[in-house]
Amino acid sequence: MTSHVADVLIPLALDSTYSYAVPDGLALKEGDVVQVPLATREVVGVVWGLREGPGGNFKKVTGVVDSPSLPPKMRKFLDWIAWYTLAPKGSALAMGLKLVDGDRPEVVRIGVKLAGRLPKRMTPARQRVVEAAQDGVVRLKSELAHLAGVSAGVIDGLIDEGTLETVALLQEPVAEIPNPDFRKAGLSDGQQAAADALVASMHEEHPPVTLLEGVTGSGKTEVYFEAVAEAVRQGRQALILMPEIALTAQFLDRFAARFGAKPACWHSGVTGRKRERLYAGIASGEVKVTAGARSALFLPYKDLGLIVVDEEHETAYKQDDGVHYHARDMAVVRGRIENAPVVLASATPSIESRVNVQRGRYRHVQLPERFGGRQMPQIRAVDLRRETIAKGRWLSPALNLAIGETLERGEQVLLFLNRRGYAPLTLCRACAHRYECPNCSAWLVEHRFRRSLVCHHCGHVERTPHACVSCGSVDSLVPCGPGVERIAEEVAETYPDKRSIVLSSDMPGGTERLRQELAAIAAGEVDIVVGTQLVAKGHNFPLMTLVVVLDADIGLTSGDPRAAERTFQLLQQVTGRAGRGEKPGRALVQTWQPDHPVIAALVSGDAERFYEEETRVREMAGLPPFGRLASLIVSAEERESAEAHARAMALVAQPPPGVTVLGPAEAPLALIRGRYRYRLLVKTEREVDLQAYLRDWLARCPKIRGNTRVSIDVDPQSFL
Ligand SMILES: Nc1ncnc2c1ncn2[C@@H]1O[C@H](COP(=O)(O)OP(=O)(O)OP(=O)(O)O)[C@@H](O)[C@H]1O
Ligand SMILES: [Zn+2]
Repeated sequence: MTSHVADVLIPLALDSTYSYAVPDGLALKEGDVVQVPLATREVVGVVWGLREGPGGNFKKVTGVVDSPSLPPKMRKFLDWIAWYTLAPKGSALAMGLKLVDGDRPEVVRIGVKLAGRLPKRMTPARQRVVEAAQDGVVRLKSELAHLAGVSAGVIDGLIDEGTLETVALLQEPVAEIPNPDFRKAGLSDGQQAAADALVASMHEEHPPVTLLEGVTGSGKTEVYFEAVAEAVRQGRQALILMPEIALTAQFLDRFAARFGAKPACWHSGVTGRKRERLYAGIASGEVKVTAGARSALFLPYKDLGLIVVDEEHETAYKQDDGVHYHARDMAVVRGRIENAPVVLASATPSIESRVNVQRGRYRHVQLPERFGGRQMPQIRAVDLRRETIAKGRWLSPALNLAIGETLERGEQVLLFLNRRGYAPLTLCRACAHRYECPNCSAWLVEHRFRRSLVCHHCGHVERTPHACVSCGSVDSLVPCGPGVERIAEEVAETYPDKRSIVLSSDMPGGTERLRQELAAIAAGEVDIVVGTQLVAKGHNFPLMTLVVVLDADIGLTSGDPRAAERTFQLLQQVTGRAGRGEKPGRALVQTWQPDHPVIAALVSGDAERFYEEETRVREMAGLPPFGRLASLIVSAEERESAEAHARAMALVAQPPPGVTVLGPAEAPLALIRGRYRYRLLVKTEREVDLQAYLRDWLARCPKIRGNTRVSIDVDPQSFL
């Protein structure tokens, strides 16, 4: 007997669909979200296929879940990601489905207004409420209490008395509708030409990927806003991906100034019912423009007409757990599937994107100058070999001179050091014991504000001990090297009359406080900012005229093949914070290696030469984008199991021509969260089908036992 069979993909780490019989009378389409029995429980899954077949032995689909069904293009995208990253298909689906959390109750907003009847017993507090409510306006309880200067209890009392009545408030709209013609910025000629090129490309039959490369402060945002406006005019949707969406209040204001409404925001902080309504609004097409973190790529857009990836070179786009994907690259794939143009914006593009331009795969639109005739900052290296710095101090005389001059003129200074905490290493002066994480092969970092030692890899925290845990000596611990907190201490001592602030991602108060502090800096309420990479990117501080890089050499010595590129990008971004307002800016870069190509390129302002040289080095080494890489990390709670499994895998690797398998070797971070790690690195020529080779190899590998795990990272960005 034949009947309808549904092949259902379940959002768990499973690679194939399960077949279920469709009960008579249940109308199902592909993409529908359904409830099905799995072993002893009921789970949610998505109909990946429908067919006729002998369904007699299958369990039945329980029912359809009230959630937007996944459009065909979205399903194609998820299939593609699973194929490319070698993640189980169900794990790819989980990224799109776990977005909704329908279990939370809807928050109903209750308002109150005056009902007329006066309370039997009148008090001064009640009198104030009655007066405040006299205008008949419906207000939230908390608003009315605030207006009358009373506690919420007084309001509740008046509701019980029948003096106030409650009214359910209308829900806020899920997102306002942006108006593409609200207030167009007066673009410079260069900006207009760039915007025109983007808009024209949107009308092509197969819209291209465009690299929008413009120096820091050139106004790339204003330019891609014109493409967003065009997508909205076409009645389609636009997605703007950003590396750190939670901190972009400034961006939202600029968007609202251009479009008369804020975009919908999607990130992990959006929860509950709001999240569900946004998800539904994006599926129905009601939400026109979404700004979001990388997870916004997995929303079921009805008709996506544009994807912008802002700061496309950012490493935050790479997800390094679960499904290892790079949101920039996946945005390009999604754009192709949706037939939507993709704009990659950056002042310091990735080598990958630049090479794609050279190969003719991406278009190139450039903004070589800052907006409004502003100059790029003058950058000078401060050679640490020639400076004398007092012991336990980090600012050289040359820096202090420049800082003093800048403060004298009432301008702002940024001191940049990409190290959180007070000191990266703590040791005992008496016994030389070094404080190390019990779960990771890493030093504990002192955080003096929190009076604790913290592991930056697993989050382990212990109180900074009074006596050495190893030898018992009292007051014997010495901090080695600086973090931003230590620099802030030096700044406070050297410039006691100036207002200074430390900014890093782990300061107490979270995102909200950070947002306020960034606004305070932009408003000129701070003289000296000490910060990590958090302050380096994207922000616009009009009064900042001096940027100081305390240790330009930090990222240069790591074993990462992208070390030079990353350092160049970061330094270019941070020095680009100087001189964005009326006054010209300059930057000083402290280094032990002023002749290093990265530093030389930065100081000379010759980015082109740096990119050419770096691209040549990559090509000679056969590294991405001239070759392909995949990293396989084998981990286990016992070192022996991890090592044995990694060796067993290497034995059956049988790499064909064009493929090299390196290792296994202990990973640079040999222990993380109590798991020992070994790494195998696969390097292939560009034309090799890397995924096919990996699948083939993995099928030959011995079965994984016990707590051993193998994690696969295609196009790895981290080499730790
Ligand atoms: N056409 C314009 N009209 C008015 N102001 C503009 C215009 N274009 C840019 N600006 C202003 O110039 C400043 C820099 O612009 P924007 O932040 O877009 O630069 P960017 O290219 O993104 O720089 P970065 O890469 O450093 O983040 C902002 O304050 C922006 O408001
Ligand atoms: Zn740790």
